[in-house]
Formats: sequence, C-alpha cells, structure tokens
Amino acid sequence: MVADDQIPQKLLALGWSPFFADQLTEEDAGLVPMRIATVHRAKMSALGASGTVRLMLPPLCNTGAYAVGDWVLVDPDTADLGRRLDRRTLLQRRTEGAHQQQLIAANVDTLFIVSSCNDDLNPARLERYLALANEVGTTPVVVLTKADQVADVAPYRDQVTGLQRGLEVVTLNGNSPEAAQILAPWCGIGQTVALVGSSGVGKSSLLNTLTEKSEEEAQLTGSIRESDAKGRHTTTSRSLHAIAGGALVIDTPGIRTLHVSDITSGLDQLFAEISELAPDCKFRNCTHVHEPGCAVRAAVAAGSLDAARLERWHKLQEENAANTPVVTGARGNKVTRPAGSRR
Ligand SMILES: Nc1nc2c(ncn2[C@@H]2O[C@H](COP(=O)(O)OP(=O)(O)OP(=O)(O)O)[C@@H](O)[C@H]2O)c(=O)[nH]1
Ligand SMILES: [Zn+2]
Repeated sequence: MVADDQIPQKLLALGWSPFFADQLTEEDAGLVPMRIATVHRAKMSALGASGTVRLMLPPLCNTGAYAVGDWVLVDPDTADLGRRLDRRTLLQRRTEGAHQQQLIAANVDTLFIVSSCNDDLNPARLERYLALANEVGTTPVVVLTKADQVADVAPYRDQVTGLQRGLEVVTLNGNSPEAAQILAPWCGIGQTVALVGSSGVGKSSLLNTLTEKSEEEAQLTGSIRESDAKGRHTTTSRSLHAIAGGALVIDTPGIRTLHVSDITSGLDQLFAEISELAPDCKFRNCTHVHEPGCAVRAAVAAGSLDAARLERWHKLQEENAANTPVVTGARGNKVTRPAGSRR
C-alpha cells in the first residue's frame, strides 16, 4: 500500500482520502486511482494525478454501474479499467418504468440544489432533493440563481429557509464571477459538489462561472452540450470538472421530476417537526389523516404547523412507501424454491 506521504497532492485535490486509501491491497500495486469524469453508454473517461484518460473497458462492461465521481483503479500503461472502490456517498434516482436506479453522482460532499428566483421556485420540488441529500449523507445547499432579475430576493429566500432546520440558502447571479466567492465555503481543495435541478435553472451557467479560471482543466473533462429542439444548448450528460478553488464540480442534466424511493430517514430529517410530534399522537401508527388524538393535525389546527407542509409530507411518504420494496425476511419478499422442486 502507498504510504500517505507518497500520495501526490494532485490525488488529494481530486478528493482522495483515507476512506479510499484503506481499500487498497498489495494486489493493487501498479494500478493508480482515478476518478470517473464522464460516463457514456460505451465509453468512460477518468481524471487522475496525471490528467484525463479515456478508459479501456473490459468486454460487456456495463457503464450504467458507474457514476461520475466514482474512484476506480486503472492500469497507468494501458488505461485498462480495474476495480471500482467502495463509495462514500451515492446519489441515485428512480426513473419511471426502469427497474434499476439511475446513478447521478458518487462521493459527493455537498449537493447544490439549484433553483431560480422566479415563479418556478417550488418548495415541493426542493423537498425531494433535500430528502435525497439527507438520505445519502451529503450536505444540501439551496442555490437560488437569477437574483439579479428581481428587486428583492427576500421573498424567495423566505420560501426556502424554513424547509429544513439549519438549511443553507444562497442567492446569486450565476453569470457573475461573484457567484464563485459565494459558493467558496463549500468548494475547498478536494471537496466534491454536485449541481442538480430542473432544466434552465442555470446549472451550466454556474458551472461555466466556477470553471472560468481553470479553462485548461475544465476542457479536459469534455462535458457534452447539445442543442435541443428550440436550438438551446442543454446539458445531456454528467461530467466532473476541476475548478479554481480546488474543488470538483459534477454537472448533471436537468431533472424534470425527482421520484423518490428508499429515503425514509431522509424524510424524517427533512420533516423533523412532524417526526417529533408523531410520538404524541394517540396511536403509535398514526397516519395523521383521520385518527383521533393526532398531535400533528392538532399542530396544524393550532397554527404551529403549515397545512401545505403536512400535505407535502403525506405525498412524499406515500410515494416513498409505494416505491420502496418491503423486506419481509432475510431473503426479502422473494419466494425461492430448491432447484428441481415442483409445486
Ligand atoms: N440573469 C441571469 N440569468 C441566468 C442566471 N443563471 C442562468 N441564467 C440564464 O438562464 C438560461 C438557462 O441557464 P442554463 O445554465 O443553461 O441552465 P441549466 O440549468 O444548465 O439547464 P439544462 O442544461 O437544460 O439543465 C441561460 O440563458 C442563462 O444565461 C442568473 O443567475 N441570472
Ligand atoms: Zn397523528
């Protein structure tokens, strides 16, 4: 294993940490760690201490199993892809009709949930991202762009700050260099941030502003921008970019609706005020819909809990329950029979 003092600074700047170093064994000698920068159906690139390489994939490689931000081991001579290291965090989402979760990004420290200071600002949409960030263990920061388009950002900020205890909210103009300073607290050396949000909220503009000072490095990652039907440039794939302050930024395509599953504890943290009232309900399994002695509905009646907030809680709870597989035993709810046995 490589001693800590031998690890090039460049690797640390890419987010390398003891969590990953501890996974290396003697058998990995000769391989170098690299971070996945782009993932396409049949090709992937990775960023390492010596720059960006196009990885040589083994036959039948399922690139869908890799996320931008993943650490992998690579043969430095051939660029052959080796083993993927365990992830510290993984952001994934459920796509309608698909069996598999779609991987958004891996090993992310901070999730920049991007929305704009305009009528598209939607608490219910932001809550979905917040629950996901909580569940995964990444710090959420709500970034409200287009602050330059409104006379007063306060009404927009106010809609967001109350969505979760201790939530950080920043307002900025994504096209102004000042945006990089505002986001600097989360963009230190080796930190990984991901930009998520609907199409058109300004993720790419923000990325351009953040990468401006390290044009050379930014270009290495080869993010793909394509024109949509209206001739607008729109992000079509995820990519990892090194930025001036020393952080790594992962850009993601606009998500129309973030469907949730497996985020039970993320929801509890998001809706802490509701989770904390529930033990005071008369029934332990109170659904806070119709039961007598419901402390949650009592709080709504007393004006200390917003009725719309409770409604959104119900909706997310239901969606999460419907999408989360119920595990009934050690083997889950699958019934398996010994080979050859008949009904
Ligand atoms: N005035 C102003 N315009 C902004 C700001 N942020 C983004 N825009 C503009 O909003 C439009 C959409 O921004 P993009 O950065 O392409 O949005 P996006 O989130 O990357 O969209 P997708 O790539 O489709 O996911 C562009 O015309 C930007 O110039 C901002 O803070 N202020
Ligand atoms: Zn109740």
